[in-house]
Amino acid sequence: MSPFRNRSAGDDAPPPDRAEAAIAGDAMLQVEGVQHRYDEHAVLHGIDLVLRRGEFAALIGPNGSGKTTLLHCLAGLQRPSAGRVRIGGHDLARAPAAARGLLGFAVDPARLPPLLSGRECLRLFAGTRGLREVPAPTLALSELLNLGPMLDRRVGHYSLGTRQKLAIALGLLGEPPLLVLDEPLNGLDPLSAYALKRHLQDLAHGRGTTVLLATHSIDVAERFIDRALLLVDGRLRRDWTAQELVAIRADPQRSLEQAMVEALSAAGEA
Ligand SMILES: Nc1ncnc2c1ncn2[C@@H]1O[C@H](COP(=O)(O)OP(=O)(O)OP(=O)(O)O)[C@@H](O)[C@H]1O
Repeated sequence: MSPFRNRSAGDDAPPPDRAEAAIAGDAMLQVEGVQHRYDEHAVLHGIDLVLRRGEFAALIGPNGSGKTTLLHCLAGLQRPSAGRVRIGGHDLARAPAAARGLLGFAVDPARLPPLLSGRECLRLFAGTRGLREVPAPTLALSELLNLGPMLDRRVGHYSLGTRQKLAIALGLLGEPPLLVLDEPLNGLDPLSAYALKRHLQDLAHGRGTTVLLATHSIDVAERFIDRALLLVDGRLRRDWTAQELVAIRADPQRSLEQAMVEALSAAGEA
């Protein structure tokens, strides 16, 4: 059973006013005015974003635009220089345990412990989620990604793609209602990548999981998601809604890739 089922959103958050409550009702992620700087280098310049339950969104943008930094701010790995992040109504700065308890974040595969086996990592992580065993959906996902045969080997002997699969299985363990994934398709073979894309889509549309995925894979953005967010130089420059994406997909003369290039050149001229 998921550890998240019986949590009520916002139980430690200040009482919201009516307008806020209307948004908070199905808002899983709320980002308000988030800024971030590394020393003197300002990277995020005031990000505002709401993701609702069941939305599958891609964060796209040029190298160095701040995607990873933003995801780290959402996961609590970086503290924003300004602004606020709320997950399921819980303020990440004021109620970090409650907020992060609703979040699944796939760690950098390079940071996985090399001396443990994949199964030991899954067991350890299940423990941190308050689970006595590795949940059946996690083992099913491992099989889907063809990770199962590798689970009893040491992580230090894994290929890059196999580490990536383990990081994803760990991030999704316990069926958290919000998933934040940074380039999860990196290093995955085509069959595993397709299986993961379908799996994320099923989680979003079948279980109401909110998924935010940073990617350079225009294929994901073109075919699988409900929303595309374009980050350029630390600012969200374009937000394509589900309706806009449906219209782009239906028109053989248009593509998200072309729309992205146009938005990038408009941002360059602004
Ligand atoms: N730890 C750090 N210290 C200083 N500067 C950093 C650090 N991490 C990232 N940066 C800088 O912040 C900016 C944004 O980097 P970030 O990794 O967030 O971009 P990105 O959009 O994820 O890039 P990519 O698509 O190449 O992965 C870059 O200019 C980068 O050099």
